[in-house]
Amino acid sequence: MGKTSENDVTEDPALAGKRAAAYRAVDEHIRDNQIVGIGSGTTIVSAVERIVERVRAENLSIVCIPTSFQAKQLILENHLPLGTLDQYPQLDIALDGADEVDADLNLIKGGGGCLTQEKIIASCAKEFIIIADDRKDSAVLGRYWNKGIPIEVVPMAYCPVQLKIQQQLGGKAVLRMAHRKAGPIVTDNGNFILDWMFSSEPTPEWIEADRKLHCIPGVLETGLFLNMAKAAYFGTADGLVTVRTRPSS
Ligand SMILES: O=C[C@H](O)[C@H](O)[C@H](O)COP(=O)(O)O
Repeated sequence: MGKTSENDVTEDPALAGKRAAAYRAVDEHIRDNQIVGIGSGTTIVSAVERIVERVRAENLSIVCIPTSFQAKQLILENHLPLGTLDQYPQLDIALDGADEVDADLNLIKGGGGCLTQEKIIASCAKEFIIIADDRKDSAVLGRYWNKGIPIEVVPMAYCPVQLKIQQQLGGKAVLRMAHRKAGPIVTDNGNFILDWMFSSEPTPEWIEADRKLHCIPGVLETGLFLNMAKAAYFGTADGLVTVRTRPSS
């Protein structure tokens, strides 16, 4: 069997849409001398691909700050300058994927187990820009992404956190298990992930739900990225891109 790559179109039918969105966002937002946050997941791979092309073609001088182990590897493998928040606590822009984006550009993130470092990096950036295929463009969170809200928890607290989420917010909080390991997945920060399968009727009031989740001891961060994104780029399989900006931005 031939070797397959993560960016092989036969492996990912949404790749064309992801790539179109990523390329357009990079072309419209990446400039010389920027400090750039590099998100995690499959879509960001296309963004890095385009950044590399532009850095070479235009001799751009940028520094990339990773949001995960994967992002750091991408930066290093592509010989882009790597930086840290210690050196650059303020970023010009953060580019990242999302699992779902609602009409107000609120996001669900963390489907791939990365969310805390992503949220920190996004919070340090002047502009937080989302790239995704158009399946993720949703009126209401939860219509497309039906695997719950990812929540990063300190391992020793996962059972009480599960219980408290269910008591205080309803639904079910499920410990995310690893595919090729006996046991739970472990985040880049050494924690577990609970996927909160919220009751969708009525849809939760997200700001209040996020506030309650953050008040539970043992919760490190949630995959609800509310009022953070400035714009979202959605690509179709035909390579068309729709751009949505947050009404207030
Ligand atoms: O945990 C993963 C991150 O939040 C990703 O940015 C998110 O899951 C979107 O990933 P993808 O670009 O692979 O759809």
